[in-house]
Amino acid sequence: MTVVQDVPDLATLQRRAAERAAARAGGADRLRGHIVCDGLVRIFTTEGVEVVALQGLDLVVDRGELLAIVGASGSGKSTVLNILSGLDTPTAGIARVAGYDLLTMSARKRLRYRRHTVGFVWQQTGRNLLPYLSARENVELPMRLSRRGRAGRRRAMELLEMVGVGYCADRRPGQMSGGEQQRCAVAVAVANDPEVLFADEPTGELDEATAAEVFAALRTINAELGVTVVVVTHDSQVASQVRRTVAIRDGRTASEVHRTARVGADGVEELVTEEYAVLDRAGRMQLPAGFVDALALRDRVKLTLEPDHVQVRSGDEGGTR
Ligand SMILES: Nc1ncnc2c1ncn2[C@@H]1O[C@H](COP(=O)(O)OP(=O)(O)OP(=O)(O)O)[C@@H](O)[C@H]1O
Repeated sequence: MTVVQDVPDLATLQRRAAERAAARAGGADRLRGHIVCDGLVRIFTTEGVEVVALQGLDLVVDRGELLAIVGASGSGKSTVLNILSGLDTPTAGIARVAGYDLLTMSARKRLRYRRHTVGFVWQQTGRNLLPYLSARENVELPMRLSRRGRAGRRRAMELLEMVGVGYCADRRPGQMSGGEQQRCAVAVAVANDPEVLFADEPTGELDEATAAEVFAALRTINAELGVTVVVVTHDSQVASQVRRTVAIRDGRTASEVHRTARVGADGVEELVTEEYAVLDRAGRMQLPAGFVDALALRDRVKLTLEPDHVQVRSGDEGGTR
């Protein structure tokens, strides 16, 4: 069964998320840099072979943002998420979430961080919920562990309603569809009121329509609770579901897509999509693959500094482009 809700548009949800996040943080001026990665490096060593999974990744996410990280398989998405959620430790660089320094924090602090500061939704539905508990009991469990008692029961129902699966409260995961289970998992992940919610391919096992419902649940949670949400996915179509999408290529931030609400000449509000390349501190950037292909750019390019922009031309002397 699918519950059709009267869902506010993306721009309204963005505004609401920013207001709630500002209320949580104690002022709009405290929204900046809830998550900061600067020159983040992660090198794995297996049997003497080194794999550089992240090679100087830069990323800033403001409090109350809903951000998607996209990239091909092996680009380093899960590695970033594992570091940010406190499951893995970076080799070098800066990684800070909600004031916690993820490189230097003690084991005790890490445990507290994982229990109270961040929530997590995994791709495999079976990993998010206990099969022998009902949806409501699953949401209640983390609150019971932090001794919330009756208030916890009420909040569990509120959260299930918020993500649109209130009608599943008494069902066990086996009696729910994959999409319903993932929406329930979102409710479980925010039960203890974390500051940040991380989701690793939360819609990886779902069809397009069901995936859109799970994204709607993430947007609602972001807007209503002011929680910062970071979703990792290989699905680049996700850009239409969120305000900002960051693309990772070879362990580095390659480009960003922003969707912003603007009032057009006719007075009607519209969402405008813009793509940006990311410039690192050394001035390096990656041209989007589509641009490189369109002009058959290779080996070296000719740069010309103009008063308000930089021109990039083929370095091929005989080339006319
Ligand atoms: N524990 C590990 N030991 C050795 N190499 C690893 C380890 N974890 C990841 N890697 C390597 O690091 C690189 C990035 O992996 P990561 O899992 O972060 O990519 P991903 O973008 O999440 O890919 P996918 O979408 O397939 O999950 C890959 O080359 C991978 O083989």
